[in-house]
Amino acid sequence: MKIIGLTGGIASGKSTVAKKLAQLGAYVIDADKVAHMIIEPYKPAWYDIVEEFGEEVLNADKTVNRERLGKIVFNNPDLLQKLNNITHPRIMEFFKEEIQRLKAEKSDSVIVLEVPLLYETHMDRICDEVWVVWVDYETQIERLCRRDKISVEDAVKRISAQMPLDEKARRAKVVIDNRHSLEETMAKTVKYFNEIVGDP
Ligand SMILES: CC(C)(COP(=O)(O)OP(=O)(O)OC[C@H]1O[C@@H](n2cnc3c(N)ncnc32)[C@H](O)[C@@H]1O)[C@@H](O)C(=O)NCCC(=O)NCCS
Ligand SMILES: Nc1ncnc2c1ncn2[C@@H]1O[C@H](COP(=O)(O)OP(=O)(O)OP(=O)(O)O)[C@@H](O)[C@H]1O
Repeated sequence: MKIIGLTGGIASGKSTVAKKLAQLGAYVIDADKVAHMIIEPYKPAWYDIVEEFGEEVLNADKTVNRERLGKIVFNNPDLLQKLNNITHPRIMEFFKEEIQRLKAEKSDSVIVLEVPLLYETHMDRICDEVWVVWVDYETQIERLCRRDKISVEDAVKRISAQMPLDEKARRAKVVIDNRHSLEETMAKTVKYFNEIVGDP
């Protein structure tokens, strides 16, 4: 069983690469989905969020209004830290349990941990190797604004909440340059996947 940590910057293309890796047979665990799951109504992190941020961050059905919470935390580093303190230990716990479960099953698949904050949360330490999906700053801003329909100013704030993407690329074993066409990125992904599968 090999564990790849797949990271990058916001909107650099992690999910795009992860989707391809899943098609190739990898078992992908997406930290964003885990983060959404652990804050479902009446779970421990949900109570902590309501206590810290108040009922104003809830929708009528009691789910967390992530858009509203995002606006609050990405405009205030102290509040972002508070949200991280609530969510990160629980996300980490989920990942560790999943990995234990897969190890016990003696799964021989490649496990991909898709984690935007892999280095920031030191989850790289539980990976056999780290892949970074990289784009230049201008492309990142442009794709983020287009995908999330946000202003350049908000995109800059979100990008600034993470370790610089160039620094992540410097630390990684594999860097997938996603500046060009999807076809090129898919071809690179297949190449690196075949290398890791062929590698005993
Ligand atoms: C702030 C929240 C409510 C915004 O929700 P929303 O649905 O709008 O965004 P989503 O969760 O899909 O995240 C989109 C991207 O934002 C970036 N991002 C998310 N959380 C953080 C964070 N704490 N710090 C820096 N960047 C972040 C990531 O690149 C992520 O891929 C949500 O992201 C959240 O609960 N974040 C805290 C948990 C976390 O750190 N998640 C990232 C996985 S480790
Ligand atoms: N090579 C590419 N060419 C053009 N558009 C792309 C390319 N790769 C990804 N995109 C688009 O850029 C946006 C960001 O990609 P994606 O959602 O995969 O990023 P991400 O790193 O998973 O983001 P997040 O950190 O927010 O989860 C998406 O709208 C996606 O369709």
